[in-house]
Amino acid sequence: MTDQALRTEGLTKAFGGVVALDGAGVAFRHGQVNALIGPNGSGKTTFFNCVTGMIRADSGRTVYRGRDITRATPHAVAHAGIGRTFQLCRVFPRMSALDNVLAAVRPGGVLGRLRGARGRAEVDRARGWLTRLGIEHLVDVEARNMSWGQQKLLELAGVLMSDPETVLLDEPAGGVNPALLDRIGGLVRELNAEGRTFVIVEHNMDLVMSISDHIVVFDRGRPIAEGPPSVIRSDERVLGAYLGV
Ligand SMILES: Nc1ncnc2c1ncn2[C@@H]1O[C@H](COP(=O)(O)OP(=O)(O)OP(=O)(O)O)[C@@H](O)[C@H]1O
Repeated sequence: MTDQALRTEGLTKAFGGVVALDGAGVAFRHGQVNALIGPNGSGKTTFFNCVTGMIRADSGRTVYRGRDITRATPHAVAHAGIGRTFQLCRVFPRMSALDNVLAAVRPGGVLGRLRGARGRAEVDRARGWLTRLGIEHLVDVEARNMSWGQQKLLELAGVLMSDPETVLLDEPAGGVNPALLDRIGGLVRELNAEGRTFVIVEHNMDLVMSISDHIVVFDRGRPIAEGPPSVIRSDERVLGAYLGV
């Protein structure tokens, strides 16, 4: 039995009249690949935004590894061990892959001084992640000249520089070609085997079903089902709400 990594209780967030999260209570276990799925607009990204302190929930609680992070800033959430990527991936388009990865750990440096300000060990670590993610050949290429999938891998390399214990991925497969998709799936499983917990928001059901240990299904701002892929595949509420059958 693995222990709890991330838990929310009664998380609620409305934007004007739109209730994005409606008392969402979710628990993700440490050491697992978790997926959060659901129809468009069901509150998945808002959930990530609340959990990571990017927006403040109207009510409810978020607990990470036993610690209340409900009101923590994004910086404090990252410091607590949670890293995240974004649906519309966030990289600096005019910076090289290496500088992007370095900037992810210490943002704010002037581009020209960036590399000079870093220790050799940090540069080696950045190169190491680029290699691990299979984009070392792009080390000096500006992000804007990379494919969408390569930019996603670059963003992930930046997130991994902080050595997060838990990684939230927002649509890692969105717009990515099938070859890179396989690599992303394989990487998630590898990084998980090394001890990292994942929570993945994803619409690509083949990927979700092949890499997840546990799936939570959202509908209208709250979970309607959860379980392993074998259970979720045949859950009637899921088929009705999400798969439209
Ligand atoms: N900043 C915002 N201002 C107003 N409404 C918002 C805002 N962010 C999200 N919403 C609304 O909240 C609801 C949930 O959106 P959210 O992006 O969390 O859903 P999602 O499940 O991530 O959707 P998708 O799968 O399409 O990314 C939607 O109705 C959306 O329009």
